[in-house]
Amino acid sequence: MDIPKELPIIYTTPILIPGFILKIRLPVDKYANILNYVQTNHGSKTILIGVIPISDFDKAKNIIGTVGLVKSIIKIDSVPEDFVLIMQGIRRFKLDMKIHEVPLQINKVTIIENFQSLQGDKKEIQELFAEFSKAVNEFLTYSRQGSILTPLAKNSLKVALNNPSLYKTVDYILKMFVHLTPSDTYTILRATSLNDVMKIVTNWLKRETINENKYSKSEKTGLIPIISTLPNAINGNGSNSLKEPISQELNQIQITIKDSGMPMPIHKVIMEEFKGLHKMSTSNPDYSVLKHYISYVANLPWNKRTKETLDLEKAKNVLKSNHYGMEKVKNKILQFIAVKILNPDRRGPILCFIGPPGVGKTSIAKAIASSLNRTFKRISLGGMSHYSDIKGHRRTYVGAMPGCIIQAIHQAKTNNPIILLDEIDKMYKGASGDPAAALLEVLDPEQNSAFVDSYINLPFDISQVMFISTANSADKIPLTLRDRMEIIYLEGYTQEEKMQIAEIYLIPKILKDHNMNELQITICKDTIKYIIQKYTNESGVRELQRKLEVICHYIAVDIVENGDKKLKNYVITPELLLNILDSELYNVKNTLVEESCNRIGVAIGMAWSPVGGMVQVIEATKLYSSNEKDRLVLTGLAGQTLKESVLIAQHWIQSFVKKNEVSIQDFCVHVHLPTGGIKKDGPSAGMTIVCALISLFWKIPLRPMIAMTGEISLNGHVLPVGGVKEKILAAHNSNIKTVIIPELNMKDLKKIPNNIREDLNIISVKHLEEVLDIVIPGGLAILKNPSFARMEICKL
Ligand SMILES: Nc1ncnc2c1ncn2[C@@H]1O[C@H](COP(=O)(O)OP(=O)(O)OP(=O)(O)O)[C@@H](O)[C@H]1O
Repeated sequence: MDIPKELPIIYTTPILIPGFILKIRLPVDKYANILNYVQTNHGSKTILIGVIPISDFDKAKNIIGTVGLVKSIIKIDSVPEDFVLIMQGIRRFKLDMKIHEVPLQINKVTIIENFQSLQGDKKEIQELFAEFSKAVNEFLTYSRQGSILTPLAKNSLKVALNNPSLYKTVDYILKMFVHLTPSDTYTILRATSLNDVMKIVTNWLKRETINENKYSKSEKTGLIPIISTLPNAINGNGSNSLKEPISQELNQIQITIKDSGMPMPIHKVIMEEFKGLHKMSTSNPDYSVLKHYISYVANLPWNKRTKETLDLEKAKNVLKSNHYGMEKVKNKILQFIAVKILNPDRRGPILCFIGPPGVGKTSIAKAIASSLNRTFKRISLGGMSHYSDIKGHRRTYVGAMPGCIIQAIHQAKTNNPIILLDEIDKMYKGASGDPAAALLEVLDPEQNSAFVDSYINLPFDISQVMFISTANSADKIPLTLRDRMEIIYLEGYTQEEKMQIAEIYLIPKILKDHNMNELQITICKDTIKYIIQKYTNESGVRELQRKLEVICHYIAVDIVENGDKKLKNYVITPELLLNILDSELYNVKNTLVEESCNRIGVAIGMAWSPVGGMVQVIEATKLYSSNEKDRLVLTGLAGQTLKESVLIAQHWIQSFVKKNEVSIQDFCVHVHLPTGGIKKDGPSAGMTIVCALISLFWKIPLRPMIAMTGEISLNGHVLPVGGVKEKILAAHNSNIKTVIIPELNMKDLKKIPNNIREDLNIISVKHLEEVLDIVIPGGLAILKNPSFARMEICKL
């Protein structure tokens, strides 16, 4: 906006600030000419008036003001002696020579340029800004308890703190500090450099923090005064002096409180407790409880923060040197760092790693902490069933303790650690409240800047903590919690990946842990492969790691006994393994699969569980029983969905039989899923059940070494299922040659390494008839042949 060099001038008590709208009430008799001027020009042109706040009775000294744009004029009938101008502050100006006083005072004015930046050398600027930031931070923390700043102003202050360039204009600062006293505002209006403004605002913040403290002190009588006067007060020199001399123990607590950096209101509460403790007899049973409480609170890291390293290159290297693969997680962290560099104020996502055991969920979280140079704390949520496990117990309970979040922060000794919420899917709702509900509060960015633990019973800011959670299965995480987190699925490793992990990461780490080196032990590739195939049955690498450790333990005894630590190189071959490890463990699965070949009523399925993929044999047999309840028997710890799959399979077979007009013989069936001690559920066994039943009814063994997975519908359509990668890896491990999967799962094949895909014959299907055509020797035509005399079927 063009501002003329000459302006009508008014002197007012309220201070108009650039960027703000102000109502100025003026007496008609004194400002009749202004009223006339505004009324005449209102609506026809832009009316600008120089508004000078009166800070001194001597008008000549009042020379700085703000150019005001008249927005409207109000005359109130009930108060005819006054009128109101609504004005918007535009720019600061300095009053120059008076041109005339009648009918209006018109002066020449010089517009004051907005301050562009702080002045002085780098060190001076840094110090100024550091002092300012400290004052703002203290004020912000304090003002949470009933600030004189509006939430909007507080927010701007936070943003501005992290973005010094925003201080380019004095207008901006003035906009934020609308609650300055008139004299403060006027001082700022007259400042000649941004440095002055910052100094004034810094002092104002400090003063205001103290003032508010005094204000609440007068409300609550008997409180100990502010920190600086505390020692005097306690030692009997101050106005609130305690009569008794202070013991050394209490003196130490008092020092801890003083150094704790806790916000003022909390400090006051704790000092009140401290005063109570001081008065209490040490033989009082409550004495040690209260003393523990006060020390605990005083030792919390109220303002202790670890300096975070935001360095993309370093983070890349740390993550790479700790873990193989896991690209999704690594990229997420690099993105987080990049975003933080651009906007330090922005909070990162709450990550949740979901995957089978031993795939590196916990250890990658640790690596993330070291890549960011943050302290790492792990909370195991498995088995937690109380609200108070997370939020703590009220101090009134015997043996009360803070919840696990505050405990972790207390141990971390910093208020911005990375906290790993391990096994978030293993909490359950107990009789005394749902821990998931408490976690909701912890993970809610709106609430966690004032998290109240029941034991501490004071707000603690956990908004700087970075939470990462892990789970084996997404289904068990309550939806509301899941909604707060960004989920990253970690899949199981292939044999080749496991070998790489063992060679590059596990073996060097284990050797280092045992103070050995690669010259002493050589574990051949074949040996690693042998361990993976014969001694482990897992998606992750934990069991593999344990077996490798056992090898080291074995060699350690030899080294110590023979004292030839440096001389010998132990070469571990597969043959040697039989001496070191127990007999091979995992032949059972292959035996089951191999035995299922050429048996009537048996089909091989592929299943998924939170611990990974596996091959699941399904057996069906005829029951010669006249008892109605034996019409369908299902065993093997099958869940509801699995039971329904069996019914769907039966019904589809019945309609298939009817459609093809083949004869039916009535009998009952028993379907069993071996490894009966493990619970099984889910719809993906539908296809396998149909094949097992068809094999039973038609008395034809299925083609050997074919494994399958797929949900079925009543009209025989094959529907997609989950966990395809894990299932196929498990099938491959069990020497399966052909795998049948739903066509809609073909997209999952890109996750499977080429060598495995090449090893297997992977067939996609859309309908059960296609499946039967593959698994039945002779194909579907055999089943549809009405003269196929051996056919029998269960009457439903
Ligand atoms: N990709 C990988 N690269 C290197 N080491 C790995 C990798 N994945 C797992 N490990 C190692 O395997 C071991 C087990 O990993 P970790 O404890 O992190 O598994 P987890 O997924 O958290 O398991 P759980 O679900 O049982 O808690 C660790 O020693 C870890 O270093």
